[in-house]
Amino acid sequence: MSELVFFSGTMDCGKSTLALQIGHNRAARGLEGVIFTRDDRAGEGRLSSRLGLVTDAVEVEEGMDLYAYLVAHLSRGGRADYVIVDEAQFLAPGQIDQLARVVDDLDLDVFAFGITTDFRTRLFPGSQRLIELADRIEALQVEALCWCGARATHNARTVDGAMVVEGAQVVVGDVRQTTAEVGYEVLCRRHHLRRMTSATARAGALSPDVLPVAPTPQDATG
Ligand SMILES: Nc1ncnc2c1ncn2[C@@H]1O[C@H](COP(=O)(O)OP(=O)(O)O)[C@@H](O)[C@H]1O
Ligand SMILES: Cc1cn([C@H]2C[C@H](O)[C@@H](COP(=O)(O)O)O2)c(=O)[nH]c1=O
Repeated sequence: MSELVFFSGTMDCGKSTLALQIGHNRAARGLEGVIFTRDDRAGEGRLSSRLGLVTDAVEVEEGMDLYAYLVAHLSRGGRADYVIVDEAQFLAPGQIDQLARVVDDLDLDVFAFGITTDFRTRLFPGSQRLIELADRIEALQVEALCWCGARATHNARTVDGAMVVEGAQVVVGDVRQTTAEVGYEVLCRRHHLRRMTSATARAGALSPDVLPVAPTPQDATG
C-alpha cells in the first residue's frame, strides 16, 4: 500500500538531508522519483541541505496541480516510482489534497517534509492539511536543540537576534544568520513563550540587573 508520510520537525533538524537520503537510496536501487519543492533557500528548483548536498527539483508554483503534473509526466512516458516534497509547509491545502490523490489513485508513495508551525507557533495551512490527511507523521530522530540544551520544539523569527512576533507568515531565511536582518532560531516552548533567544539570554546574563552585587553598608542599615 502506498502512503502519504509527513516528516516534520523544527527548522534545522535534518528534514532536507533525510529527503535527499531517501532519494539517494531509491536511486541506488534503480528507482526514479519526482522531487518537488517550494522556496528553498538555495533558489528556485533546488532542494538543499545544510550538509552541503543539493539536487534539482520541480518548483511548486502557486495554483500548480501536482496530481495533473504527475499524470502528464507519466503520460509522456516519464517515470515516477515515488514522490518527494520538501518545504511542504509552503504548499496550499489543495495541493496536499492532490498529493493524497497521487497516493490513492496513482499508487505512489509521497514523502513530504516540512515544519509544522510558523514563528508565531501557528500551523502553516499546508502542514495542517498534511496532519489531517497523512497516513503517517514521523518526527525526525535528530532533534535540534534550544540554547538552554532542551529539545527545540518551536521556530522563532529574529531581527538582530531578538524574537519578533509580527510579520508575514512566509519569509525565507536561515538559522545562525548573523548578517541578514531577519533570521530564525529554534527554541524550546518555554523560551519561545518567554521570547528568550540566545542573544537576549546572553544580554540578560550580562546585564548589571541580574549580576550578583556585593552588599553595600547602606543595605545593612536599610
Ligand atoms: N557542519 C556540520 N556538521 C555536521 N552536521 C551538520 C553540520 N551542519 C549542519 N549539520 C546537520 O544538518 C542538520 C540540518 O540539516 P537540514 O537538512 O538542512 O535541516 P532542515 O531541512 O530540517 O532545516 C543539522 O541539524 C545538523 O544535524
Ligand atoms: C518559522 C518560519 C520559517 N519560515 C521559512 C524559513 C525557511 O526558509 C523555511 C524553513 O526551512 P528549513 O529547511 O525547515 O530550515 O521556512 C517562514 O517562512 N516562516 C516561518 O514562520
